[in-house]
Amino acid sequence: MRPAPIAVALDAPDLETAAHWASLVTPHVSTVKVGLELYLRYGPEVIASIRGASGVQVFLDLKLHDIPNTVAGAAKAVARLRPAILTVHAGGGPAMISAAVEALPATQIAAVTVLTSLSEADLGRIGIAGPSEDAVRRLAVMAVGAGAQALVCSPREVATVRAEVGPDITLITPGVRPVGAASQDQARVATPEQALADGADLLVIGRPITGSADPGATAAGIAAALRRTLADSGRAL
Ligand SMILES: O=c1ccn([C@@H]2O[C@H](COP(=O)(O)O)[C@@H](O)[C@H]2O)c(=O)[nH]1
Repeated sequence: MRPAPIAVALDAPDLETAAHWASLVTPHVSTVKVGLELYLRYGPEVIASIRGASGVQVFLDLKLHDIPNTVAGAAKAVARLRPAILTVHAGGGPAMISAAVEALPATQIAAVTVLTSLSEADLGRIGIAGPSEDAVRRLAVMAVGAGAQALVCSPREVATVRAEVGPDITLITPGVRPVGAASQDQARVATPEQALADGADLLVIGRPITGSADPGATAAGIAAALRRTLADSGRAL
């Protein structure tokens, strides 16, 4: 059975915990995600440790956001880590996104549109014209035009983005919460089943899995629910 299109966010305080989570979930999921917490604590070598503990593809979520020359240099600096996916902020603009894409040809560059933790009110406070769906759509179109092969958006906007960018762009959705799970600091959320049905290719799920009593069983349960969703719509993993 193929693993489910889930990237488990390994936002752990230490490498042992992250590697343990990775070993529990990777029979069931396609991807593990290393973000700022682990990367800044342990440096680039954390990628090899996690890859060794998991054997699945590694998503490096550094959300680069700087001038094009600096982002190109940073992207080249992580090339030896061979991440399957690397994030940059779409808000860095088209030249910055193109610089990352050119610097790292063997990695999918995913442009983060509007962070899933931002509410409609937050968007106004930081001066982004909303509603969030419009802002996400604008940033998505710009990022794809600049060469991004993947986009990060919330599951609330994924259907709109899919309609806008077509089938060939990988759509990645954090802000995923199974029924009954707390939103925590996420503002724009939906269930895994809804995200997949609306067109997401890869669901980022962290605390609902890693904070559960049995991360392996929780990941397996969400993977089974996604398989049912796909079967109901005549698709398969
Ligand atoms: O817009 C974004 C972009 C990235 N993230 C990252 O996804 C995970 C979500 O973790 P949960 O525990 O499931 O909330 C986390 O690593 C974020 O850095 C995001 O949430 N939103």
